[in-house]
Amino acid sequence: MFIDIKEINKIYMDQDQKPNTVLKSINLSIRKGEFVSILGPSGCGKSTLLSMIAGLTDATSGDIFVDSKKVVKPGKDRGMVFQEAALFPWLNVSENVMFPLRKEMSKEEGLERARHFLAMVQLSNYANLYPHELSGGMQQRVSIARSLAMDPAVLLMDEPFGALDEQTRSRLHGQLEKIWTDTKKTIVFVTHSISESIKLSDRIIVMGTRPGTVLTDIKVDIPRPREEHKTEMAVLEEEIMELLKKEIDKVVDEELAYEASS
Ligand SMILES: Nc1ncnc2c1ncn2[C@@H]1O[C@H](COP(=O)(O)OP(=O)(O)OP(=O)(O)O)[C@@H](O)[C@H]1O
Repeated sequence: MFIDIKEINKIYMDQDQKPNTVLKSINLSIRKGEFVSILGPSGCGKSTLLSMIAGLTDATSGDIFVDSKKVVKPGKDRGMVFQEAALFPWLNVSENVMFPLRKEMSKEEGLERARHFLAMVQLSNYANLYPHELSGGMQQRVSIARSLAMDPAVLLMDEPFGALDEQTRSRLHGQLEKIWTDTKKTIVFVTHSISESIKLSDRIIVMGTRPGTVLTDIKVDIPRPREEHKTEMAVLEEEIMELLKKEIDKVVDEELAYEASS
């Protein structure tokens, strides 16, 4: 498999210096070119897992392999997009996209590459503007273009549209799907939105919490464009909602029991 996650465990120390098992025995395999969402309630360890694939966080035990190479640190084969675009305010749009490439190619080549990827996210006309002159959705598209410009095999996206309004989010879903089809990247997409995961993914990894485990691995067989199959989407949404409700109830019950005993 292209991404292999093997027996990953992660223990953090909590504020009382007690061990907190955040991820327990996570095993996952992702095919090249697959669009996989990781869905789960807040705190189940989605971002921690993504950050481990990126090489930004170490596992307590277990290994992750990308294209048969063990992940030990961040690499150019894995691009990351966060919820906040984190652009450099003193650089214009093109310069932001070119920034990670500055040591690898001439300015002209960098500009050409920026132009190509800005066209892909439909921002060709905004290349000379500065981040503060863009909307949140546009900033996020610049951040996607910046990741794509490095030509990573894997795009790791941590709630990339979480801070955007519903309409912008919906438009960006369409753009992301097109980018994925055109570039054939492998995408691992973290979200807590059930509908977003159904709309975009080939597979949805539903995580449970305390500790974070894989509850189910759902293959989404609904044909694309998914908007044309609203009934099937609603049925799957209901099914996943039921699964997650149990997880959320579990956390609330635990918290109430803790409150009552203290
Ligand atoms: N650096 C850290 N030190 C200690 N605990 C941490 C650290 N990072 C995350 N945690 C804890 O690990 C758990 C999982 O966090 P994580 O951010 O991975 O979850 P998540 O599913 O992405 O949540 P959300 O959807 O709210 O972003 C949480 O309980 C969090 O408090």
